[in-house]
Amino acid sequence: MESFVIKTPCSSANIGPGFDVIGLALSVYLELHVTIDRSKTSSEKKLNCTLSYEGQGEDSGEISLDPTSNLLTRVALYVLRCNGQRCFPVETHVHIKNPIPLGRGLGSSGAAVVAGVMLGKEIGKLDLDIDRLFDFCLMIERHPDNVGAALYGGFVGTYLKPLSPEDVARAEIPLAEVLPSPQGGVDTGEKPPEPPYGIGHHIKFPWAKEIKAIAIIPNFQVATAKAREVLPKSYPRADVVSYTTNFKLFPQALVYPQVRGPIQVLLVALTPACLQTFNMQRIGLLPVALGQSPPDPDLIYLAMQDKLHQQYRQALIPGLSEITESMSPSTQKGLLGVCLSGAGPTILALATDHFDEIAANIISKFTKQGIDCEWKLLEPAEGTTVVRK
Ligand SMILES: Nc1ncnc2c1ncn2[C@@H]1O[C@H](COP(=O)(O)OP(=O)(O)O)[C@@H](O)[C@H]1O
Ligand SMILES: N[C@@H](CCOP(=O)(O)O)C(=O)O
Repeated sequence: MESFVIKTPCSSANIGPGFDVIGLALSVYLELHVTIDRSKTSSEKKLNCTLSYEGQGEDSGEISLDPTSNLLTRVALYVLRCNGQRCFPVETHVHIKNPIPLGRGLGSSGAAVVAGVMLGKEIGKLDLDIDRLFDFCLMIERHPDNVGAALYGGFVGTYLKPLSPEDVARAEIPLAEVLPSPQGGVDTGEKPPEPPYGIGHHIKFPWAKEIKAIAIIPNFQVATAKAREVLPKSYPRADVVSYTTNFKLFPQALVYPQVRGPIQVLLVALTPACLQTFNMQRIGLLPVALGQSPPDPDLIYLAMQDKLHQQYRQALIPGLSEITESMSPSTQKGLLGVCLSGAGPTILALATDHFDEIAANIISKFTKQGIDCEWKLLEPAEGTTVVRK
């Protein structure tokens, strides 16, 4: 009997300004316990595979145990079929242990996609390196932040390579044509579209050892697809870049503190306008600010603000703006910064200590909206691993 365990972390995407770019793997793990009886030669089972499940959504039956419908097994089958294998090996059993809350902004679907791609590689005994696995992940989950963090681990920046027009066409093929059809659709024997090579890339950022992540998880779901529909197609310039004149003047106030009189008054007067400038400046700061030891709370707080996604998602997450706007390192001991985790509704607070108080404060704001929460203290996690028994 062959057996192995695939372990994939959850993730928090965006971390404020890094919309669709930055991801952080965190210490809650999806596990697939896989057994294959390679001595058997035939099977009555659909696709030769059976599934069992424990964990989040277990009671509601949200996760299908039919291998033709389950996200994990459809992803694995996609990888297998791209490599000339139509089914799972005879007598494959996958027991899924999933403590990652579903639809809460902690990358449950990203983890399922990464674990599914790894499952395809392992059961098919395929010679695919980790970067090629990333290509497969990106054919399915099209924003790279969650899958990048879940696959590679740690605190990552992800980016997509410019593709040739033919490769763009392949990478933009609707998901329905990539993944095998659900509910036992007839196997036409057709090969699915293979991912172009090198779709996505990542870079690991440093993470200061003092920084922990508090995840406050409300008891309702926001589907990521729905939370993407509320985002605008274009943004006001000031939400993305700075006003040039103010940006030039503001640093002089810092560099030349000896400036006195009317000039200083002018600089100070311009400062609030400069602070309206947004994501480009903050995303430049964020990876440096979170890597510095000891952490600088004011810098991290500033670096974690966003204008590209959070404000638009308020309508789906009661209390969000109050939480992100009312807490800062000066009012809350131990706090470094606070943001929406992924597409929400989970709130991610980064902190060095006073974790209980910070969580209680955020929970109290959700309570005012009639929303119950649980919370977890998490650490950056390693990427996906496979352990053979
Ligand atoms: N372990 C899993 N196995 C199968 N499907 C999963 C698993 N985890 C998540 N999913 C699917 O992903 C959906 C949630 O994805 P999404 O809306 O992107 O939220 P998030 O990724 O923030 O949790 C679930 O409703 C379910 O359909
Ligand atoms: N960048 C994406 C991240 C979605 O993360 P999830 O954990 O909510 O699936 C977005 O903000 O839409």
